[in-house]
Amino acid sequence: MVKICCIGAGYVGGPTMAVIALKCPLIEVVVVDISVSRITAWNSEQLPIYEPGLDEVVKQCRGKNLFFSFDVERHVSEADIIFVSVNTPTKTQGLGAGKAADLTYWESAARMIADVSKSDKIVVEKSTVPVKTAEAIEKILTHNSKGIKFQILSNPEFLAEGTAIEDLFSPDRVLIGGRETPDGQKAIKALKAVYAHWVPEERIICTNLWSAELSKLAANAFLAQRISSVNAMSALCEATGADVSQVAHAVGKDTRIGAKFLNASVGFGGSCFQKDILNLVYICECNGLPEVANYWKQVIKVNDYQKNRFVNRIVSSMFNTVSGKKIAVLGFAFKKDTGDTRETPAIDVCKGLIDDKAKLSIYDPQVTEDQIQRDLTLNKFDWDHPAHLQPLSPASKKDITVVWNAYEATKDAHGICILTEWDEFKNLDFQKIYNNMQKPAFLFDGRNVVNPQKLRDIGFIVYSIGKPLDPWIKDLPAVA
Ligand SMILES: NC(=O)C1=CN([C@@H]2O[C@H](COP(=O)(O)OP(=O)(O)OC[C@H]3O[C@@H](n4cnc5c(N)ncnc54)[C@H](O)[C@@H]3O)[C@@H](O)[C@H]2O)C=CC1
Ligand SMILES: O=C(O)[C@H]1O[C@H](OP(=O)(O)OP(=O)(O)OC[C@H]2O[C@@H](n3ccc(=O)[nH]c3=O)[C@H](O)[C@@H]2O)[C@H](O)[C@@H](O)[C@@H]1O
Repeated sequence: MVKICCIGAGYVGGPTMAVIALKCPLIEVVVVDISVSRITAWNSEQLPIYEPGLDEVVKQCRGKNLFFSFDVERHVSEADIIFVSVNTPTKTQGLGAGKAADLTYWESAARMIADVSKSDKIVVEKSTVPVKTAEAIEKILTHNSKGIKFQILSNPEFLAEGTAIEDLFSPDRVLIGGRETPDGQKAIKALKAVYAHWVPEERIICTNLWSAELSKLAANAFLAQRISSVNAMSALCEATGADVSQVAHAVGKDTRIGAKFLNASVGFGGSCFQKDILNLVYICECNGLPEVANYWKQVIKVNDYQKNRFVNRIVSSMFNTVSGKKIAVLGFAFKKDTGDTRETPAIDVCKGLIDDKAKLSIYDPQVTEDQIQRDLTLNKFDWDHPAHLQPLSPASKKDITVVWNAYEATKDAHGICILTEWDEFKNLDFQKIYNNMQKPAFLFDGRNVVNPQKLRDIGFIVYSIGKPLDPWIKDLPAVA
C-alpha cells in the first residue's frame, strides 16, 4: 500500500488530502501538523475550516485510509510520498522584508524529513514557493540524507476557498514539475498515478521544476490582475456614468478574454494573491528586472487604491465624517462560503472607518468575534504564521461590536457597508432595515449584491462599486 504523508493540515493540506483519500481507497493518507489544536479539530465533529462539502468527504474516509496526527516524525518516516503544505508567509524582517517569501517553515520541514527518513522518498512542494525553491530544498535534503535518495516534485495547488472540494474533484489541470532525469521522471510518474485515479490524463500537465513553480505564481498574478483591471475600470465607470457590470459583460463575451473573474469589488483579499505577487515582484527585482517588477506591483497598488476609494466614498458621502456614527458592516470574510479572513479587504475598510472614529457593528455568518478582534489588531503579515506562533490577542478594539444577525447590526445605524457577497445579503428585508435606521440611510455595496434602484425606491442613498452614481454622491467632489 502506498503511504502518503502531508505536512501542514491547513486550508490546502486538509481538503487536498481528504480528496486523495476518497478517490484512492488503497492509499493511506496521514495529515500531520505541529498545531495540536488543528489536528484535534480535524479529528472532531467541528473541522477547523469551513468549506462546503468538506465534512462529507472527511466523514467518508477518516479512520479508514485518512488520518490526522501530530506524530509528525513517525508518519513522515513511514511515507513513500511526502507533501509539504506549510505556511509560506511574506517576510516581515530582514532581507526582502515586506516582499520575499519566508521559507522558515518549509526549511524546518525539509530538515526534519532528512533527519527522520530511513527510506527513499518523493517530496512534493504543495505550498506556493518562489521559483527555484526546489533547488534549495534538494540541497538541504541531500546534504543531510545519510545516503537516502529524495526526488523533489513541484505540484502547486490551484483550489480556491469556498469551492475547494469542487475544484479538487474536477480540476482544470494538475501540474507536476520534476527533474528531467530518469529518477525525476519516475517520481513524476508515481505522483501522476495518484491523480490519475480521478483526473483525466489530458488534464495532468508535466513540466520541469522551475516551470511548475513559476506557473503557480503566474496564475495567481494573472487572476489578481484581472480583478485590478476591472476595479480600475470601475473608477472610470463612476466618473463617466458607465456601469461596470455591463462593461465586464460586454468585454467578457470576447472568447479570448472570457467572462470569469471580472466582478468589480471593494478589492481582492485572501491569503495568497497579495503574498504571491509580492513574492513575484521580489524575484523579478533579484533577477534584475525592475520593469517587470513594477508592472506586477501595480496590481497591488490598484487593489489598495480600490479599498481606500471605498472608505473615502463612505466618509465623504456621510457629511465628511463618520465620527460617532454607527456603521453596520455586513460580511467580514474575504469572499463568500468561507470563514477565512486572511487579507480580507474588510480589515482595511474597517480600519479606515475606525480611524475616522466610526462605531462598527459587524456581522458575518462564519467569522467569530475573536477572529475579527485579532484581525483588526494584528500587524501586517503576522496572521500568516502557524496559529500557536502568532502574538496573543492584544487588547480588543472598543468601537466594535460583533453580532450574529444582519438586522441587529443595522438597527439604528447611519450607514451599511457590504463587504462580502454572502447569498443571504441578497434576500434581506431592506424595507425593515431602512425603517430601523437613522436617516438619511446610506448603503455602500462593495460587492454589487443589491439592486441599487430598488433600494433607492425604498429611500436609501446607495453607492455600488462602478455603477452610475446616486444623485447625492454625484454632486460631491471626486474622491481618490
Ligand atoms: N489557502 C489557499 O486557498 C491556498 C494556499 N496555497 C498555498 O499553500 C500553502 C499553505 O496554505 P494554507 O493551507 O492556506 O495555510 P494554513 O496556514 O491554513 O496551513 C498551514 C499549516 O502548516 C502547519 N505547519 C507549519 N510549519 C509546519 C511544520 N514545520 N511541521 C508541521 N506543520 C507545520 C501550520 O501549523 C498550519 O496548520 C501556502 O504556501 C499557500 O500559499 C495554495 C493554493 C491555495
Ligand atoms: O493560491 C491560492 O491561494 C488560490 O488563490 C485564489 O483563490 P482564493 O484566494 O481562495 O479565492 P478567489 O476566488 O480567487 O478570490 C480571491 C479574492 O478575489 C476577489 N474577487 C474574485 C473574483 C472577482 O471577479 N472579483 C473579486 O473581487 C474575491 O472576492 C476574493 O477576495 C485562486 O483563485 C486559486 O486558484 C489559488 O489556488
